[in-house]
Amino acid sequence: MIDILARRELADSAELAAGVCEEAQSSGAEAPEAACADAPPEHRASSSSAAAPAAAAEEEEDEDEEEDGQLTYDDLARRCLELAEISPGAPELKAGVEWCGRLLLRELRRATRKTEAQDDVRFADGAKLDDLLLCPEDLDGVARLSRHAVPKALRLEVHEAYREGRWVRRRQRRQEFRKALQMILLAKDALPWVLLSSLASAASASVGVVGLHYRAEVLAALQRPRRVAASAAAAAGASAGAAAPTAVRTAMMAMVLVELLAAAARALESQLRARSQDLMARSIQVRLFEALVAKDMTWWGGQKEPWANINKVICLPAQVESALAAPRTLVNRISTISIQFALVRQRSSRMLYAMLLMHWAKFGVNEVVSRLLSWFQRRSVRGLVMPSQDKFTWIYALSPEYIRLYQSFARGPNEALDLKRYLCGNNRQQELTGAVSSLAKPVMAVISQACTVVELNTMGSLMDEGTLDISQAETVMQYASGVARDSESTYWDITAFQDKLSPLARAWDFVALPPKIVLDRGFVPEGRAKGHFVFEGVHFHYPGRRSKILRGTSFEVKPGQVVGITGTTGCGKSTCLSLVERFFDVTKGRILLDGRDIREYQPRWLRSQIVAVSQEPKLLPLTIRDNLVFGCDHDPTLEEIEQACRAANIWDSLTDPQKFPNGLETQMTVAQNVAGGEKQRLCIARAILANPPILLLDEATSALDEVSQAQVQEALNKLMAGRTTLAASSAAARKS
Ligand SMILES: Nc1ncnc2c1ncn2[C@@H]1O[C@H](COP(=O)(O)OP(=O)(O)OP(=O)(O)O)[C@@H](O)[C@H]1O
Repeated sequence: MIDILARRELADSAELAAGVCEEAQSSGAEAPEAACADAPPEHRASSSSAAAPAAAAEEEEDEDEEEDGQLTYDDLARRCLELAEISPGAPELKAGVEWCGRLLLRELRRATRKTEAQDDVRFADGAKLDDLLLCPEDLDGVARLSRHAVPKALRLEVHEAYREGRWVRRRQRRQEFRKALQMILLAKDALPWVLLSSLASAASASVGVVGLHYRAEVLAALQRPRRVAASAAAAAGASAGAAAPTAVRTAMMAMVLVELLAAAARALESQLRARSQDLMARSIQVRLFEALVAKDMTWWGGQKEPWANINKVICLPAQVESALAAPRTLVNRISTISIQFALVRQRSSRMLYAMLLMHWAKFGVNEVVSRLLSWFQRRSVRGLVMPSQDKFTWIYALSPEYIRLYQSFARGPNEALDLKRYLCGNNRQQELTGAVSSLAKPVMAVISQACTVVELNTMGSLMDEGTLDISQAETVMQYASGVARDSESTYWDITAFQDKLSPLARAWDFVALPPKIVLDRGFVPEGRAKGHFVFEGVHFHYPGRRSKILRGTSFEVKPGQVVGITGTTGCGKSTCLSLVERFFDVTKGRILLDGRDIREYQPRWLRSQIVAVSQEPKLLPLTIRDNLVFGCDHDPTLEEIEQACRAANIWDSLTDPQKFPNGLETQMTVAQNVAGGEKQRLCIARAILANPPILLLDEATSALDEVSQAQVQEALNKLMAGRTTLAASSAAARKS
């Protein structure tokens, strides 16, 4: 028996008719209670008059929220540039350019505020702000091509917002070190190993450097007797075959000993390093995974590429390794530089300083040239309409999913043109930037050659003075350029250190930013929920959207009742069920369960009391058994599984070897031709095994043919027995 008793609550986009369908329980056949028939009048009142100022306040609050489908600076600038290409100076462009400025100002301010507040993961890494910080220059290009200037006051405001944004980003970069450190500190059990491996690394680097010194000593010892013998032979005319002095042997022994020690230290260090990295990466990976799994639906709704999150977890060990390697490399480099520095200074400090000066001068000039280059490149592509992939249709033309669509609409030639436009747009930018960089190459080559000439000249003048012979001069030059090269690499290492820490700092953002709905915080009652729901003047709109889905919806569901929510497509039926599970929180009003606001309960407990069966059966690519026991808090026996499957009318299908060759142990991916109705009944069996007191059915039978509907309905009837059930269905609305 379906009894539509609901009121109509107008939402922005559609209307929700919350039809309360009461059905006598399969055996009990109780009459519908009056309390269920209508909501208290005060709740209805609140949905109209009292809601108005609050709604206005909410709208104001959301004024700065990003809204899907809202016009962005990027879109408008693109449109203006397209128009400017066809008709430069068109009068419409004046307003277009001004609006570009306003949109950019709004987006810059919002991104700056959110990046600074660090409470929104979409902005926390600063990437969005970084993109926007490139736009003011771009805005000038739009204005130039459109032949209309941005109003002066607005330009000043954009400039101010740009400066503020840059300042926030600079400050945020400084905080990355702290965040990465906090992330590393999460892996407390790995820290002693990290300390040990760092000590071993420092020891191995020091021994390595000492080895360098002894190698130089051996060379010096080898050269000394030859020189002495050669001068003696020249003086006395005697043979130069003097016996190897003991100093050479001693130096050689010392060198071998030190090399052996260095090898042992390196072996120990690599073992300790592997262990410490393994432990640290694992703990951090697990923490990141836990944080991501616990994120709320608002956060997940903002994720454009879910696979990117899996990659974040998987790539973390490499990022930890790279971050931990950075200080170690730095220590090693500093030790090497010091010893080379000392060795060269012993021979010729002039050579050393000349090399250092030259190297750094070359480096400085290269830096200036490359900065100029990127400035020229930016200028050369300013105002270029860059193709963005989402504006083209050829992208999908070769995917098997859409190929029939493309062929049936004979889109081949159009898509070829589309691709040509895209390639032209892309090539234009590459041509311009390529032309600028090809100009810079000869400049760099001239600088490098000039430095080589000065180096050789210094070496020549040292030899002329008789300070060094050719082989000594060459060795000293090698060491000196080693010092210069290593000191430059150290500079780059220090600059790159920040980038190496960034992924860890980002991971910290994910871990540290608490979800809006914290899963394990709140009241946990003893025993199971009774299932008494009351919707009291519930208002709701999705985060980032302005259109209200629910406006003061009120109804009551007594324990054990079956209540149907009906209405047109998109009116908010599924949303009501999401609110019950607390995937989102109501924006106003409240939902009570057994007399308490559901926000007071621990969400983990609340969700353990509820099972939802939706229109689209959700089964994992695991075995049938694993899918069936997915929601159980204990390991059910085979008899229990069989009972649940029989109640869900799926047991006979499971024993069909054609479909499920290994019965319960069949992998879902291997099961052949499993119909939608069968999958739905597997979900029902899963719900029966989980045995929750509350059931949410979201169009559970609407995607099925009549035969399957009857089978699934029979299974549902058994599942609903004794449970409070909220069932969303637009079919009931259509029938009524
Ligand atoms: N996660 C979400 N974020 C933003 N908007 C959403 C989200 N989910 C649903 N909506 C929007 O909310 C409105 C109500 O959606 P809902 O799924 O609750 O409607 P419904 O009545 O269950 O429709 P149907 O009968 O088609 O399932 C729709 O306009 C939908 O586009």
